[in-house]
Amino acid sequence: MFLKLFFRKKKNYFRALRKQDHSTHKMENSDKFTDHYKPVLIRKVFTSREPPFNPELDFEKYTMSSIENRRAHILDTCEIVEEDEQRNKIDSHYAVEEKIHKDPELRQNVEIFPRAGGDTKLSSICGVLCTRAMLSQGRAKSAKLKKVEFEINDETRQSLLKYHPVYTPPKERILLMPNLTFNSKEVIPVYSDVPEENVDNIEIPDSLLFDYTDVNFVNPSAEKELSDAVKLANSDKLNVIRCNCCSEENIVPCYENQDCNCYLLNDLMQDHQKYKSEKTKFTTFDPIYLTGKEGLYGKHYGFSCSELCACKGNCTNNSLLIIEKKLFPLEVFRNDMNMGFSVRSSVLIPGGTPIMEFTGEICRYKNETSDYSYQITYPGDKDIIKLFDAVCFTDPYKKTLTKLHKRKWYIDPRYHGNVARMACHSCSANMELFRIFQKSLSPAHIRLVLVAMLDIYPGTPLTFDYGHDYVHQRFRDNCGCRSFVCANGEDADVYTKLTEKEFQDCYIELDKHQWLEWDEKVYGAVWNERNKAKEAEMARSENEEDEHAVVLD
Ligand SMILES: C[S@@+](CC[C@H](N)C(=O)[O-])C[C@H]1O[C@@H](n2cnc3c(N)ncnc32)[C@H](O)[C@@H]1O
Repeated sequence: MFLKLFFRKKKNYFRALRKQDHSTHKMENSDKFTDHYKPVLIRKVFTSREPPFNPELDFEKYTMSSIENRRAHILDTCEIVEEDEQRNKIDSHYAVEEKIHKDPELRQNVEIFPRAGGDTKLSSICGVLCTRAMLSQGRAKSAKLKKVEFEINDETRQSLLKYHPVYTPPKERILLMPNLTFNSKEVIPVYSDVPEENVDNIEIPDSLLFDYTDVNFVNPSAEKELSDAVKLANSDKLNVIRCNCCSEENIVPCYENQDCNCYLLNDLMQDHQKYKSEKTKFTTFDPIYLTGKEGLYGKHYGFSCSELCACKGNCTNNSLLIIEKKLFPLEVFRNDMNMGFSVRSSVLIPGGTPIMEFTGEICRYKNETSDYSYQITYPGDKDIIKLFDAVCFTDPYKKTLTKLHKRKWYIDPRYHGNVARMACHSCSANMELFRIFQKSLSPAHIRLVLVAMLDIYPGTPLTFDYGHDYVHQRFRDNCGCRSFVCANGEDADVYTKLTEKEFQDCYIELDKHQWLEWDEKVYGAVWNERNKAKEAEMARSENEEDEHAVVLD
C-alpha cells in the first residue's frame, strides 16, 4: 500500500511539474521546492498493524505543494475559534473512556486514572527526577551544598505552585491547522495562542510545514548499506525475530512465556540495565517505570512482538500497542514565539504509559538536522552486538549489522516526521525516550517511544529531556522550559541549592496539587454529570411507571 502511495505521489509530482511548464500560476512554481520537500524514494521499514496513517486526499495535495504554497494555504484557512478548556477536558475524558470500552484489546487492560499518584511509586519516580534535575543543573548529588532552609510550608508552597505545569489557553485561539496528520484516525489540531498574534499577522515557520509520517523510513540512495540490511533481514527468515504464540483471548500472553522468541529477547535486553534489583520492564500494559537514574537511554531498551508474529502484536509483549491505538487526544500549540510549538493532551495520561512514537528518517548525522534528530545507536555497543550470536542470524547479516552498529544512527524528523518532533525540552521532563526493537536488530528496526514518566494531567505540555550536551550547547542561558528546576528559572537561586530530599518534596507537592485539581474539576465533574444523568433517568422511569399505574387504575 505504501509503495502504491509513493508511486501515486510520484506520478502526481511529475504531473504537477508538467502542468507547471504550461501554467502561469506562480504558486504552482515548483522551483520553490527545497530538495527536502521533494518526495524522496523511501523504503518503509514498518507497516502499522492497522495503518493509523492513512492519508486522505488533502494530504497528497498538501505534500505535493511547495512550502510557500503550504504556508499560503495555512494563512488562507486559519481562523479564530472559541474553546472551553474545562468542557474539552471533560469531553475528552468521556471520549477516551468510550474508546477503551469499545476496544476488545484495551477494555480489560487500560484505565485512565492516576497510577503513580498517592503510590509509593511516586516517590521513587520523583527520586529519579531529582537526580536528573541536579545533573541538568550541572551538579552532582554528592556536591556540597550551601544550606538553604527549605521546607514545604504555606509560603514556599505558594511560590512553588507558580511552577505547576498545567497550561490553560485563552478562550479565543487561532486555529492554524485543523489536523496536522491529515488523517481522521488521529486528529491533531494546531493553535497559536501568542497574545500579539491575530489572523492577519501570523508567522508560520518552515518547521511547521513538514510532511507527516508515522512510520520510520530509510532513503536507499542516501543510506544504501542500511537499506540493504533491511532487504537482507526480509530475505531470510533466520534474520527476523517473530513468535508463534497464540491464544483464544484478545490479548496473547507472550510476556514471561518461555516459548516466545520475542519475549526471550526482550528479557535478555533487560539484563543490560545497570540497576539489576528493579529492572524497567517493557510490557504492553504494565507501566514502564524508570528504575535507574543516569545513562538510562543507552541501557534501557526492549524487544516487542509485531504483526509478523502469530500473535500479530496483540499480546502482552508489545510496548507499541497503546501508541498504535492513538488513544490520547493531542494538540500542538504555541504560546511563546521563542519556544515555538509544543504538544499537550486534554486527558490525564497515567505514569508509565507509552504516549507517542518519535518517527522520521533513519540516517547518519547531518549537520543541518541536528536540531531535530535523535541518536539511536552507540558505536560499538557490545551488549547489542553480543545479541547477534544469541539469535542465530545468518553470517552475512551478522557482519552487516556489526558494521552498521559501529556508526551513530539518528532518527531525523525534520522534513518527514510526526507530532513528537514538536515536543519541547524541559529540565523537568514528563516523558522519557526508550528504544524498542521490533522484527530484527538493525538500526532501522529501532522505534523510539515516549513514555509518561509520572501522571501527566490534562493540559500539561508534553516534554522530554534533549540531553545534557544539546541543552548546554543550544540553550545555555535561554532555556524556556519554565520548570522550577531550570537553572534559568527566576527562582533558580533557591531551587539549584535544594538537596535531593527537598527536591523530592517539591515534586510530590506539585503532583498532589495537580491531582486535587483534576479530581475536583475533571473527574468530579464527570461523576456529577453521570450521577445527574442517572437520577434524571430514574425520575423518568418512575414517572413512566406512575403514568402506567394511573392507566391501570
Ligand atoms: C525539536 S524542536 C521542538 C519543536 C519546536 N518548538 C518547533 O516549533 O518546531 C526544538 C526547538 O524548539 C525550541 N525549544 C524546545 N525546547 C526549548 C526550551 N526548553 N527552551 C527554548 N527553546 C526550546 C528550540 O528552538 C529548539 O531548537
